Amino acid sequence: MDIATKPAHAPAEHPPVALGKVGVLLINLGTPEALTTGAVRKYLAEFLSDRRVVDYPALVWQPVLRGIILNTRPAKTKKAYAEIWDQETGESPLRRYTREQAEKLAARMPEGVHVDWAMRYGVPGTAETLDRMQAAGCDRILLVPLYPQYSATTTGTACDAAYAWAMKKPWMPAFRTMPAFHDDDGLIEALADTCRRHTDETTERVILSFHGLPERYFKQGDPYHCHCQKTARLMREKLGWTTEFAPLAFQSKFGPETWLGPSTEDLVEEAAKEGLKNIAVITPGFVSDCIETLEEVGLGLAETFEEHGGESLKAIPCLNSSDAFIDLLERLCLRELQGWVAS
Ligand SMILES: C=CC1=C(C)c2cc3[nH]c(cc4nc(cc5[nH]c(cc1n2)c(C)c5CCC(=O)O)C(CCC(=O)O)=C4C)c(C)c3C=C
Ligand SMILES: [Fe+2]
Ligand SMILES: [Fe+2]
Repeated sequence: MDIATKPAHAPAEHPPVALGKVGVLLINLGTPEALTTGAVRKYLAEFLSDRRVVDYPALVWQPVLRGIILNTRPAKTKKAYAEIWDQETGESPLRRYTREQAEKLAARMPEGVHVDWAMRYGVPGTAETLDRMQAAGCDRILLVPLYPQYSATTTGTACDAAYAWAMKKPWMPAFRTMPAFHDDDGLIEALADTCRRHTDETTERVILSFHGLPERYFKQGDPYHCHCQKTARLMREKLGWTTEFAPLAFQSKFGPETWLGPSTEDLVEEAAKEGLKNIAVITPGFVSDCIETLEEVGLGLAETFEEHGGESLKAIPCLNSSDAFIDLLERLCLRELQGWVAS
């Protein structure tokens, strides 16, 4: 709702202003707008043109992206989305869970705090959502990129999009940004609880699988690798699990560079070749189920495991819009909103 009003005592030509509200903006990665190859191409073009994600010089990268990748990958990716598209709501799972998280968080925030959600790539876009929040009177906004572990390729670029929007505004709101929450005890407990509920005495190994990154980014100072290691260590400590029982791995390799390792796919194959029959994979870097967890792990790696002699690979669900995750979001947001809302 637009609450713009003309300030009292202002001259007649003074523009209307909307002020006085605090906003919380949840931002996730992005997703195609529809289940079509064209929508997937549009989303991938925006995503893979982000220099925080692929940092090659545009002169070298854009011809490869536009000439090869965007002509081959969208059809394959669309097929993968078709396997996991949410039939109930007609959205991608990532979009559905992000929306539900915002709706549930809104019900927990103090009166007058405006909660909204956006995607870094695709729709609803970050700029259009910030426009709406500003029109609703938000002059202080907490940005909450939905990634427990910081990476320039995810958290960094989500904030970039907000700052880029602000650069064009004559009067930008005050921003705060949610710090990484990879070692927050509430996150670790919620993940441990999910692990307990989805494993039993027949589970022979649980792979802690995080989205990968080019190793070069880590060497350049991106702390993501260290954050993943810490989340994994704290989960093992909480669960009393060894590194052998719960090894860390990285999935979703893209392109020819060396990525962080070991690769989840290699560990799944090795587990089957060792003769293990029942394993599980948890993805603690994703707060919402998406193509990477449901299709790549839940379908693709489950098949790989069986092909090499395993029987069952269980993909443990992400926290999604569970009470445990909303409790965590509520606590983190109230902590970061101190001084902006009455505590
Ligand atoms: C160089 C390429 C990529 C980097 C770096 C990267 C980092 C990164 N990504 C996520 C989370 C997600 N990625 C998702 C999809 C996805 N990621 C890449 C490439 C890189 N990601 C591609 C090409 C795709 C598209 C899918 C495909 O074509 O196979 C998603 C899923 C979105 C959805 O709608 O389901 C998420 C989530 C993290 C956390 C991360 C770095 C830490
Ligand atoms: Fe990715
Ligand atoms: Fe993938």
